[in-house]
Amino acid sequence: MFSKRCIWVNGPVIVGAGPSGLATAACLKQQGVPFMVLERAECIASLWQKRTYDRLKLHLPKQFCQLPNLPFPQDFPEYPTKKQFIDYLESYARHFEINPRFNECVQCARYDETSGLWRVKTVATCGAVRNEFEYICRWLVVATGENAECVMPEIEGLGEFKGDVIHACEYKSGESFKGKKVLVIGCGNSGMELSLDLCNHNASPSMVARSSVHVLPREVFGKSTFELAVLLMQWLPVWLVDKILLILAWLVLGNMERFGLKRPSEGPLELKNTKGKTPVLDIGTLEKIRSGDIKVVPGIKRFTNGCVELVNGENQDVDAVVLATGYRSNVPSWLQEGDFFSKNGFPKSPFPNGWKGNAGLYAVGFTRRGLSGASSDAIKIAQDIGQVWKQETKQKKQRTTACHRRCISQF
Ligand SMILES: Cc1cc2nc3c(=O)[nH]c(=O)nc-3n(C[C@H](O)[C@H](O)[C@H](O)COP(=O)(O)OP(=O)(O)OC[C@H]3O[C@@H](n4cnc5c(N)ncnc54)[C@H](O)[C@@H]3O)c2cc1C
Ligand SMILES: NC(=O)C1=CN([C@@H]2O[C@H](COP(=O)(O)OP(=O)(O)OC[C@H]3O[C@@H](n4cnc5c(N)ncnc54)[C@H](OP(=O)(O)O)[C@@H]3O)[C@@H](O)[C@H]2O)C=CC1
Ligand SMILES: O=C(O)C(=O)Cc1c[nH]c2ccccc12
Repeated sequence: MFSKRCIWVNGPVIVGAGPSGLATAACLKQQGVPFMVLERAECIASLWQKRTYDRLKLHLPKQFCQLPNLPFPQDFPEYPTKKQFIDYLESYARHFEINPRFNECVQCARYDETSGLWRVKTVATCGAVRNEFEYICRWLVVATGENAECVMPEIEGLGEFKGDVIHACEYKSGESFKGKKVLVIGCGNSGMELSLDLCNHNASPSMVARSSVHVLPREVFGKSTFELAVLLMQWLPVWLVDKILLILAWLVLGNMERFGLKRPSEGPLELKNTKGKTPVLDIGTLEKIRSGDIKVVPGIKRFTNGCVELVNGENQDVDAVVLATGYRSNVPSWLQEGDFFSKNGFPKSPFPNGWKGNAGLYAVGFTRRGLSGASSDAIKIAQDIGQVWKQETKQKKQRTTACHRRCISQF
C-alpha cells in the first residue's frame, strides 16, 4: 500500500516529541498558537522510553529538569527515576493536550523561497502500510535532539567479533551479562554508569578510557555539585568556578590518575561550553574502580579471536562489548539548509543565540545545557512566534470587523 498527501499546517511544525518538542508545544498552547508535532517513534520521549537502561536516574537535581508551566509532583525525589520522569512527560503531554503524529519520520525539510513556506516531507509507517506526507507551514521548529543517532565507531576486527556487541542505547540491565567479561568502550556518563550496573549484576567490566575525562562527585558535602556550580557562576568567572570544582573533586574523590583516568587540561565547565563534552557526575563508579571491581584500560588497537589488543600492547579476553561511544544530531540528514545549522547538526551560533534562524526556522534543545537549556529555548521560541501570531490574528479580526461594518452599512 502506498499513498501521498499534502497537508497545510496552521502554525508551526515541530519535529520531535521529546522533552524539547513537548516544552515548545506546551508554551505555544499557552500563547494560543496551534501546531503540529511529528515524531518518528510510536511514543513521546522515545530516547527515555526506548533507548535508556532500567536503573537510569536524572543526574541533575529535579529543579533543573522540569519543563515550563508544570512542575514535578511534590513527592518526587531529588533525582527522579527514569520511570518517574517518563510518567511526568506523559502527564505533561496530556495536560497540554499535545497529540503528536507518531510513526512519522521527517525525511526532508526545505524552505520554498517562492511561496515563503517550509515543506516538510515524512514517511509514515503503520505495519506494511507506508504513507508519504508533505506538510506546508510558515514555521519549522527542530526538536530532534543532541542524541538522535548512536555513534558507532569503526574498530579493526570488531565486525568479526563473535560475542554480543551492543550500543549503550540498547543496554537495559546487567542481568544478561552475569559472569561475563564485558568491555565497555567509552568513559562518559553512559560508560561509567553501565560499568557500575554491570558490576552490580556480577559481571566483570573493563572500561576503555582512550583520552581524558572530568569526573566530579554528584554531591559535595551533601550539596549537588551542579547546583553549586550554577550558584558560583552568578558571581565568578568560569575558570575560577572550574578551579573550585576541581579542588572539591580532589577532596572528595582523590587523585584519579593512578586509576588510569586522566583529567583534560581545560576545566569541566569550560570543556562543556567549548566542546560539548559533559563531565561525569559520579554515582559510585569510582569506588568500584578503586576496589578493582571495574578495570580501566587504555585505547583499543584491534579485536582478534575473542580478544582485544590494547594500545599498551596488553591483550584481554572479552565475552561482550558495550559501545558507550556517544550520540550525535541527525539534522544534516534531513534539513536542507546551510545558514543556521552547521555540518555537525548543531546551530552555528553559540548559546544563547542558537534558537532562532531565518525564515521561521527555530531550534530547541541544542544548547548542550540539558533539559534546562531546552526549557529556556522553548519559552523564547513560543514568545517569538506567539507575538507574530497575535498581531496577525488581531489584524485579521480588525479586517473582518471592518468588512462586516462595511457590509452592514451598505444596507
Ligand atoms: C542517558 C541520558 C541521560 C540524560 N540525563 C539527563 C539529565 O539528567 N538531565 C538533563 O538535563 N539532561 C539529560 N540528558 C540530556 C538529554 O538530551 C535530555 O534529557 C533530553 O532528552 C533532550 O530532549 P530532546 O527533546 O531535545 O531530545 P530527545 O529526548 O532525543 O527527543 C528527540 C525526539 O525526536 C525524535 N526524532 C529524531 N529524529 C526525527 C525525525 N527525523 N523525524 C521525527 N522525529 C524525530 C526522536 O525519536 C525523539 O523522540 C540525558 C541524555 C541521555 C542520553
Ligand atoms: N544519569 C544520567 O543522567 C546520564 C546522562 N547521560 C548523558 O548523555 C549524553 C551522552 O553521554 P555518553 O553516552 O556517555 O557519551 P559521551 O559523548 O559523553 O562519551 C562518549 C565516550 O566514548 C568515547 N569514545 C568515542 N569513540 C571511541 C572510540 N572509537 N574508541 C574509544 N572510545 C571512544 C569518548 O572518548 P573521547 O572523549 O576520547 O572521544 C567518550 O569517553 C551526555 O550528555 C551525558 O551526560 C548519559 C548517561 C547517564
Ligand atoms: O546530562 C546531560 O547531557 C546534560 O547536558 C546536563 C548538563 C548540562 N550541563 C552540565 C554540566 C555538568 C554536567 C551535566 C550537565
